[in-house]
Amino acid sequence: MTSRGIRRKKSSLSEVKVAVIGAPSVGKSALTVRFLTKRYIGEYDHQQDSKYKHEALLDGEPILFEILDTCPKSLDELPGNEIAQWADGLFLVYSITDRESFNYVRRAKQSLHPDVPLTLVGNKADMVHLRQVSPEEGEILAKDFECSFAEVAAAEQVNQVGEVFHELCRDVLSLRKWAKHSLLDRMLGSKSAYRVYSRGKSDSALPKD
Ligand SMILES: Nc1nc2c(ncn2[C@@H]2O[C@H](COP(=O)(O)OP(=O)(O)OP(=O)(O)O)[C@@H](O)[C@H]2O)c(=O)[nH]1
Repeated sequence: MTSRGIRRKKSSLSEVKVAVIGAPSVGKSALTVRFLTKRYIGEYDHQQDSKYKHEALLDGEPILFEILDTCPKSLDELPGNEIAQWADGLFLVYSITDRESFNYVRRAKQSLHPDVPLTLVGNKADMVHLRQVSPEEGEILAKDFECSFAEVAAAEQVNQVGEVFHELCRDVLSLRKWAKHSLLDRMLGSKSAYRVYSRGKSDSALPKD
């Protein structure tokens, strides 16, 4: 109780699970560590998937991020479906300097059939002189995936990388809010309802507070 006898409502922690998917060496760990610590670690020796927990305030709301930084050994190793089932949101990361990594995210998306919010991320945007994938190609693929798109440079950007994580988290929370109000959610479950949600998003199907 406060001194005026009014009990303040404690805001509960929302948990958001995010998986970072992409071909080897596109900068998945660099992006994850940039978000978690604001630091850039150039060489990150990483032999298996890593999971991190991180508490942060998003738009005044406390969020517990759980981040899965995946670690495929080769371009032939696509993420398993258990990742899409575990995650509330996915980053599909490629390097703008590596055409093969762009093809990898296309294959990863096809193999996963994710029913959760996605963000397509073109990393290493500081290396424009070595660019193999244009921003327009990224935008077209994101349209095809019906998801958000950003080019970033984990090596140089702190705020932009943070904002990309925050935007995906906002999408996850919007979906939850929508699903709570949705009859479809009760009928189909929140992940299947997402398909319908993402199509109807542009028709402003979101409920107001
Ligand atoms: N120039 C530049 N290099 C980057 C950037 N992000 C990562 N790198 C470099 O790319 C290499 C691979 O980065 P990682 O973060 O280990 O990539 P990863 O996708 O986690 O790699 P795996 O764990 O092997 O799948 C490292 O040498 C990084 O320093 C970036 O934004 N710009």
